[in-house]
Amino acid sequence: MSAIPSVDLREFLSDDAQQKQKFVKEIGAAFENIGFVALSGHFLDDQLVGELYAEVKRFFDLPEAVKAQYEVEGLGGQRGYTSFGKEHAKGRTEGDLKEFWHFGQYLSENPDIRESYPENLTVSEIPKFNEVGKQTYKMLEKTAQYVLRALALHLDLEETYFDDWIKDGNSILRPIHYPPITSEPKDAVRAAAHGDINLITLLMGAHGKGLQVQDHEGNWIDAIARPDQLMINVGDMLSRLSNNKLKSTIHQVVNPPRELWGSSRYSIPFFMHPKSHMPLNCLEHCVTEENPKQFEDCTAGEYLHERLVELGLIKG
Ligand SMILES: O=C(O)CCC(=O)C(=O)O
Ligand SMILES: [Fe+2]
Repeated sequence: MSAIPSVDLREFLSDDAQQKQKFVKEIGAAFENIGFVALSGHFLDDQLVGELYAEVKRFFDLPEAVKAQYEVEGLGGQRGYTSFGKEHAKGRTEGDLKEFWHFGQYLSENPDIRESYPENLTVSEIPKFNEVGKQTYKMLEKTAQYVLRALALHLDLEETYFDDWIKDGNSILRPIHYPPITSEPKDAVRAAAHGDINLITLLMGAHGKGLQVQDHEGNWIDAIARPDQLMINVGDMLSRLSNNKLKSTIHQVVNPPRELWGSSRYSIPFFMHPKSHMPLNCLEHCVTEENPKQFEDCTAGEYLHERLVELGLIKG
């Protein structure tokens, strides 16, 4: 039995008020406690997932010199390729043992948005990579919208509270490749302990061992999803907004045992961000005598900037 609870989004999408309420209660309890759930009944179908993994592998298999063309100075890793070892967790100097790609928001006709975000980079060697990345982005964004509707109800807000903030939001789809380990990594790990920056994260690929989540006693527990499930967790932005009622849990990706050093890990998180001007000020009704205000007021854009400096992706 996994310590991470499972929920099914179809309950929330059903016309049955009781089923819907059950989903809200279960995901709310999980996010107040361990901060993670495994979610089935989402909007990704098997065919798209299969195509995405095939394209992602094709991308990371490209020669280093080709991938390097998509690592653009000045973008702070926000679009395109980030090479092996570049990102490190907050407070660490060793880089994580990973390389990754970022798909960002698709610029609509809305002129405000066009100016807010850098354009996505297009990989000319593998056109289908760009196409399936976009389709996956849209399906995960839609899944996240419904999860946030459930969380809005749990937080005693209007069901659609987050809708306007996340429409054309600054979300990122990040295919990650953790390559085979070829020499003693000393202190470096695949992904050092961290909390995610954003509102919520929807993770594809947590099907084998590797991802671990820290419980309240400080124990590391394995977070493993079934093939039809996404692993979903609370990020620091939602923790701030809810004055830590919803928990952004520290997690890590550990190196495999030596006999498995030869295999790669591929995982694909979708980091759901709102528009940059969304205030992350603690909700008034989440501040009480027993739970005094824990965070300074700031906007999502200010908070993201601060965190990207800490990760070594942009200069302060
Ligand atoms: O690779 C994984 O399973 C998790 C990655 C992760 O936690 C992250 O990129 O924030
Ligand atoms: Fe993470």
